[in-house]
Amino acid sequence: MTDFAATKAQFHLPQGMIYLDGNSLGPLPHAAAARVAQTVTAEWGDMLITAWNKAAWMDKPMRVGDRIARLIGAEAGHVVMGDTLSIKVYQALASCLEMNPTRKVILSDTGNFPSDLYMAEGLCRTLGNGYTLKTVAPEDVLDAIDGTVAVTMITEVDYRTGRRHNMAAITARAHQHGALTIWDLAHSAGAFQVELAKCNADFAVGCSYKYLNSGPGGPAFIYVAPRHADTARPALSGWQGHAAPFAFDLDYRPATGAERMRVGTPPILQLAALEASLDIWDGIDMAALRKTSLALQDQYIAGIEAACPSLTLATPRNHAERGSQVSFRHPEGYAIMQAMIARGVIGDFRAPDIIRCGFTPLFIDAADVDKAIKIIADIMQNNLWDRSEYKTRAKVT
Ligand SMILES: Cc1ncc(COP(=O)(O)O)c(C=O)c1O
Ligand SMILES: Nc1c(O)cccc1C(=O)C[C@H](N)C(=O)O
Repeated sequence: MTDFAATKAQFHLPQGMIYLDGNSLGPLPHAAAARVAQTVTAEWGDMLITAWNKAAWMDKPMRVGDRIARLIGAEAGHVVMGDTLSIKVYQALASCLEMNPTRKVILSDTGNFPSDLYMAEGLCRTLGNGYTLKTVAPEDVLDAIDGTVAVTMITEVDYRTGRRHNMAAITARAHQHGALTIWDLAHSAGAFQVELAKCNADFAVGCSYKYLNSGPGGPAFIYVAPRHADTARPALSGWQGHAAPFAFDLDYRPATGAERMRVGTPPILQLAALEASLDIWDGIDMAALRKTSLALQDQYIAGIEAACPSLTLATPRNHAERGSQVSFRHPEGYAIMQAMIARGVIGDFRAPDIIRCGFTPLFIDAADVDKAIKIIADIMQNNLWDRSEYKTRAKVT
């Protein structure tokens, strides 16, 4: 059984802060600061360019991908790190459309993170020729899959409501109708055990700076199912995805497997931070993580519903339909979140009315949730959010 008190001690958590936003930007593992410092001085500083070989920098995107593979139920050798998630969404989409050339429809849902939709629209515009993005309500995705769909592009856990799609059912239906599947695991990887191979997923993408704590701007990952790994053609065919980058051929020849989805130079310092975080993740029993996450969520839901009747639960009550975050709605959600932040309870607001908190057992425990509930109850019962300074929107919410 994982000792979560021990994992909590491995993070830098500012005194007096209850950080319920590890679902958006994970906190700093103490070891990550040390690992980055070591990479800067002992590798970049002392080895300079020889570190690409001596410190095996060049292999890091695949090596780190393998460590994430365990958390997402992927086969070893089929996950690679690099770029931002938006870029990885674009790459996966472009490959899928090319692999299913008689279809023109990308199917997604209105709960998807806008960047995914923007990337799809941009790709359709570039391709022209009738390619379109179709979005339906999240509950209607399954029924909307038909013989016109080339690929489904679904974020498994809705960034606002925390509603979780049924990956197995959607993937099975997509395959029955001849469509490919792309799963965005931004709000899944590190939130609970994902089962990509068992669900027969085709492609998946996700980020490392949320539950996986790689720090702001940490690289994304992409998964390509083994059956597609040597046929999917990378649209962003950069030299690092070439079979022999240092042959400097004038013609592009993709590397074997997921490695072909590399584009350019890997972000070594961010990968060093991620490796330190993954040392913590390596010891985590994912079943224990899920059990604890659900217990914390249930504690929070019960406490808030009992003390704050004006807040409406936006997250499904059914455990199977949830990720690791809980959202409540209130028309003054922005001001309420600012009042919470002023009292040291950090979550975030998502327009138009969502008060979102993430439950991350690696560093949040029942005592933290209890304190957060008491603070939110005080804010709501005494209208402490009703101050002009809490109503002015900041650039980043
Ligand atoms: C579901 C989802 N997709 C895409 C993104 C965009 O990621 P990035 O900024 O790394 O491109 C995010 C978060 O910002 C996200 O939550
Ligand atoms: N990536 C972010 C950023 O660069 C700044 C602020 C927030 C983010 C986020 O990750 C937002 C996040 N995807 C969300 O679910 O809202």
